[in-house]
Amino acid sequence: MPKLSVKDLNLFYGDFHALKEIEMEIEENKVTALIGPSGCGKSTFIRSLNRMNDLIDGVTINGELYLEDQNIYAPDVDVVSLRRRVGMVFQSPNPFRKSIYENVVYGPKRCGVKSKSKLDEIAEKSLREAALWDEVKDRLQQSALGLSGGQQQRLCIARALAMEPEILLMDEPTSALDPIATSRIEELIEQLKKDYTIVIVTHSMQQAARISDKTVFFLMGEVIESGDTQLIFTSPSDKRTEDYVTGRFG
Ligand SMILES: Nc1ncnc2c1ncn2[C@@H]1O[C@H](COP(=O)(O)OP(=O)(O)OP(=O)(O)O)[C@@H](O)[C@H]1O
Repeated sequence: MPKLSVKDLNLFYGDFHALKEIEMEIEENKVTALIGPSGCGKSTFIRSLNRMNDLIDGVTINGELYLEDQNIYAPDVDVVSLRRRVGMVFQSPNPFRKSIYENVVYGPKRCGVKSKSKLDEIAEKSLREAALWDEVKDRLQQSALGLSGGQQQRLCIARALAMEPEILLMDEPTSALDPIATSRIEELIEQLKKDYTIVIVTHSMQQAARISDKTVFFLMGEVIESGDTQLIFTSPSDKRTEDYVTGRFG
């Protein structure tokens, strides 16, 4: 069974039809890259996977989106527990103005974890998983804002992992980072997919080709083509996909 299945999903901002009849299956423990030119709906789509668009005024969504066998747009769904299962990391690192430690344990604390030893355990496990532990273990009580951009982004990944999600959504997680910090995040994504299902929006064709198993090409709110990354990049079946991945687009 796919981890996520999207069936005839449509999204409108007011009258503007931003996502059109999207059909997609996202496999467990794989990295799925969403690519396409600016404004084609990638961010809108990734936000719809944990109902972040619910927070925007004037949005109408119809269709079905299953997380395993649960339609996450069904009326009785608890959005807070959905977002616990489907975590998110944003484009620019956005740690809280708190210590490194407090950033990581923020979510678990809000969910009622009180035991100091349990919180310590969550902090260490999450920072290790985010490949940040060795760099910060001696300064957990220092401000997160003193970290480099790349470290801050790994901290945001640790903060998301602390909630033990099943799926990690990443909207252009390296666009604000230099090449070295970018490659560390890419290596991390490679490791994380053993335990998590990852969906990533990227503007970089090279990044999509390097790190993803599956690629979905969006254009003007539609999915034009999706499949194995290797295939999408070497022998796409749609001319528009070919133009985009070879850089001839627009
Ligand atoms: N809050 C909003 N209200 C109205 N229109 C919006 C809103 N957010 C996005 N849009 C529109 O929806 C379309 C898709 O935007 P979206 O940000 O999803 O595209 P994108 O592919 O992620 O673009 P980029 O690569 O530039 O981030 C665009 O035409 C955008 O202007």
